[in-house]
Amino acid sequence: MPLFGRKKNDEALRHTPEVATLPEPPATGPDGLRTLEQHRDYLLSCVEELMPFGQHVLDALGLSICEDVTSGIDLPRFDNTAMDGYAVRAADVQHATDVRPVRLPVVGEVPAGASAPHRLSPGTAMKIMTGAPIPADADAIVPYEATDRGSTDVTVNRASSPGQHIRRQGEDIGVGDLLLAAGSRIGVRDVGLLAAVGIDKVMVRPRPRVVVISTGSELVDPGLPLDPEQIYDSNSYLLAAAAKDAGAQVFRVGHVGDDPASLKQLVYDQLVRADLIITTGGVSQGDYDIVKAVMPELGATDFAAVAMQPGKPQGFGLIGEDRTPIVMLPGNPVSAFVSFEAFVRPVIRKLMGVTPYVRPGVRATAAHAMSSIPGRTQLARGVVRADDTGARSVELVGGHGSHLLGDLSKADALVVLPHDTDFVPAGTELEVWLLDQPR
Ligand SMILES: Nc1nc2c(c(=O)[nH]1)N[C@H]1C(S)=C(S)[C@@H](COP(=O)(O)OP(=O)(O)OC[C@H]3O[C@@H](n4cnc5c(N)ncnc54)[C@H](O)[C@@H]3O)O[C@H]1N2
Ligand code: MOO
Repeated sequence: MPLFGRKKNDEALRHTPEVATLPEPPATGPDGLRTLEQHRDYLLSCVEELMPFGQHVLDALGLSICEDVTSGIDLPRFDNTAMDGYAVRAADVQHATDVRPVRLPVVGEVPAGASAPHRLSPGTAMKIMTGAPIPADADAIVPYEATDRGSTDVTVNRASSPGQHIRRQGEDIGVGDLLLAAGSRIGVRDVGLLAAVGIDKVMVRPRPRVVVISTGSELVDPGLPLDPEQIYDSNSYLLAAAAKDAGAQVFRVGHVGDDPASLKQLVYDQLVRADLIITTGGVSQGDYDIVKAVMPELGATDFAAVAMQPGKPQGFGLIGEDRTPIVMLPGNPVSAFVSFEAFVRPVIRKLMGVTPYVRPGVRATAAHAMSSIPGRTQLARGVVRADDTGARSVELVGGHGSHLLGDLSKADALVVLPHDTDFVPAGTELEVWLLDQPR
């Protein structure tokens, strides 16, 4: 199997460059279309998880760990005090009260980070600070608040029982305990735990380096003035944000005009830093749809019509010497976004080794009747609401047009209107993809 991404390992170096080929694409139906699921599974079958490497724990946040991590130490590491106060033998102060306080000589002091100067003899106390190790033969801590805070002698006016305010060695984590299982994703609290047991590096799959390029001579970067026939390049921003949100390290290259030689050179130049390239535009039937024309010169490509709306025209390829995956999305902004959710997010998750690759949808009831295009899976934009019982309902936002970026921004879900229907009555249970979930 090919190794994608950071492939400069021994195995990759032993390979002589080959002419890239793609696995057999899925068969199309009588309408010449393949289904969304077929196309997604095909792309997933063409990419592999990136090679793991040792990463500093803080940089590993959100990444998938490739080893079982066990603890080499106990937490707490040693018996220590939970309170500032005095280490005592509980028996010496078991009858102490306000009326009958107990007076003990203070025979030493243990700050955090130091150990007790000697064992604790009966009838004595040692000053001790939170986190400091318990002196040998002490078995309770009297907090300052139960004393007169004396320095040479201390008056204890509250009884203590054995073990009071002592945090026991290993009561949280023991040597050999499994902290993180291979395959899990490192969260904020995991970073703290790894640091607490002294682990500074872990083997993780890296963030894929994703290069985003938009195509079209009508495009202008935001912030610059527009000629009457020009529009702003929203797609490279939208897709760069989506890829970042999915966990990638993103290089937004911006836009290139409809000139085949410039596009080819630009994509070629980007291969050196890409685990995945995303382009938008130029995959349909137009006279200037150059992506479709140029990419086959750089590797093996597959251009397909997928039975979905929006997002029908789709392209995929393995290009350059390293057979870097490239996903070529349609140019309409909503089509580009929906295609990202359907195909690119799962690919990025696979490169990162984060499962499930395909985020599960949830169920919601149609709040009103919805029309749909038979023979195509429609991914309509919707807003989902949950009632007091947690039951979800969904209503559509705006129309079906794949240029309606304003409506996309108002939506918080994609509503799956099934392939085999042209009408969904109110009350029908539908699958929705929630867009603003923590990843
Ligand atoms: N004769 C046909 N025409 C079209 C078909 C078809 O089947 N037959 N399919 C339509 C569908 S569906 C889609 S989706 C688009 C896809 O076209 P392309 O991928 O070739 O995209 P472009 O033509 O370059 O652009 C389409 C549209 O989107 C705007 N656009 C493009 N890039 C950006 C960007 N970075 N930021 C903002 N907007 C962008 C572009 O100006 C066009 O309006 O093809 C249909 N046509
Ligand atoms: O497939 Mo296009 O993406 O319908 O607008």
